[in-house]
Amino acid sequence: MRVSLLQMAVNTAESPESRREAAGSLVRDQNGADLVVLPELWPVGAFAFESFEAEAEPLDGPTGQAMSAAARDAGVWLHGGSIVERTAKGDLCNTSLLFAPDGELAAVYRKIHRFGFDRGEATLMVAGEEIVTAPAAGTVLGLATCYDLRFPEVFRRLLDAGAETIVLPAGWPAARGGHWRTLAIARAIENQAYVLACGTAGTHAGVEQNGRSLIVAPDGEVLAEAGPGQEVLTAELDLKRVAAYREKFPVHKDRRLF
Ligand SMILES: NC(=O)CCC(=O)C(=O)O
Repeated sequence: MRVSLLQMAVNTAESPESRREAAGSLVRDQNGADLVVLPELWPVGAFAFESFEAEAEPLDGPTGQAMSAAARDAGVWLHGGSIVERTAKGDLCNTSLLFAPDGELAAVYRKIHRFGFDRGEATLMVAGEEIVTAPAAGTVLGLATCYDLRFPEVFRRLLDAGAETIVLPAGWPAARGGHWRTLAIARAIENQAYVLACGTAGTHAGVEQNGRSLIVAPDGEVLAEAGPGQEVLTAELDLKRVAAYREKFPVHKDRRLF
């Protein structure tokens, strides 16, 4: 399976409409990829809290429609990163959208752990409550978002639900780049799963983004790693490697639930 992680720069001086066009064009460029991944909240900026309300949209809003069309045009599975979703109840959620190659919406994941403690996402958004996996591109994807990376129990639930490849869009700050790398590799090793961690580049709302997206194999080998700027990170994944490694080194058989 060929994967492309689109580590976009988020510059809040640029309009969301212009970023949607740029993202659509990057997706359409990924000819021959099986799965394409965008980062967290790229239409708005993960730290541009003051824009969340104004830029909130339903699942079939401007970003959903643009990503559906881009997936269809490119003929790829597209994890469209996340949007500020305005739900039917009027709440805001940090919501990831997965599109099939025919443009159909195949899965929706609402971020379970909201970042910000007593401000930002944590106060403006409602937490998701559902673990989400989806068969796609010959693997089973497990969906998680950014700050979720710090909560291993989410990934263990994804493993138990059958995930083989974990997709993690993020808007991770450069200030904690060391945590990003260590935790992404740890989640791959402990769950013996591929981890596709796609961050943003650039600086927005005064927060320098880490970039440095990662593609990690089930044994923790880093297959590809981006730099700090805008970049497309690609790798060829051998999907048999997950089952083969789980069989060769069957640590999950020794799990004790107490
Ligand atoms: N957007 C986020 O979830 C940021 C998470 C973060 O900064 C951290 O975990 O550190």
